[in-house]
Amino acid sequence: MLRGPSGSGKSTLLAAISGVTDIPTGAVTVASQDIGALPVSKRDRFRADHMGLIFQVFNLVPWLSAVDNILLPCRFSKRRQGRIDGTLEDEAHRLMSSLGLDPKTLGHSKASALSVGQQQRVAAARALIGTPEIILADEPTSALDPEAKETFMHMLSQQAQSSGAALLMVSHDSGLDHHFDRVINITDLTQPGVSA
Ligand SMILES: Nc1ncnc2c1ncn2[C@@H]1O[C@H](COP(=O)(O)OP(=O)(O)OP(=O)(O)O)[C@@H](O)[C@H]1O
Repeated sequence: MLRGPSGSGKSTLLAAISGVTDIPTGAVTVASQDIGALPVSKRDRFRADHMGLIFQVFNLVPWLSAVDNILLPCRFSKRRQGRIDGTLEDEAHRLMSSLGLDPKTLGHSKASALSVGQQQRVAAARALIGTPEIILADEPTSALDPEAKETFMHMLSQQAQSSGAALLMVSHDSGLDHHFDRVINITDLTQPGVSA
């Protein structure tokens, strides 16, 4: 869990880790790969292969169904597609069920017809599909009520754990600390001699 005051650079750090933002100095290494050393197209491929992303808003393609949204990473990454046993649709359904969504009633619903809580769970399933090594989540619970937050975090952390993914999440909410092995304040990272 990554914490820090507003404007302290948390989202920017996630963008640097995912390779969306270039950093002028230093290096970001993810799964033994120096992200900055890759040309942009290879960086996009690396992100699709190894990272699942969940954002606060604008998570889903509104006109696609829940299942088609979940399967998007498999279109961009043969590696993630290849890590799925059985059919892609079955795996999307399995993830929906384990995140508390009924695939029979909601699988074909357009993303825009789902509630915010349902959309966040579809976004989590999309991040998890094909077992990427790292899940990056930027304030994914900010639009949820306290009970929905707790349920969402419980399911997300359980699924990340069972797929062997590392979960790095930005949140202001100290009530979610117990879901994480480590809580890091970004302001501590800027102190000399501190590493994460
Ligand atoms: N290492 C850095 N050096 C210089 N500027 C930075 C650095 N990191 C972030 N910034 C700038 O600081 C501003 C705020 O950064 P960012 O949005 O990442 O903060 P945040 O902690 O996610 O804020 P919030 O909690 O309000 O979403 C941005 O304009 C960003 O470009």
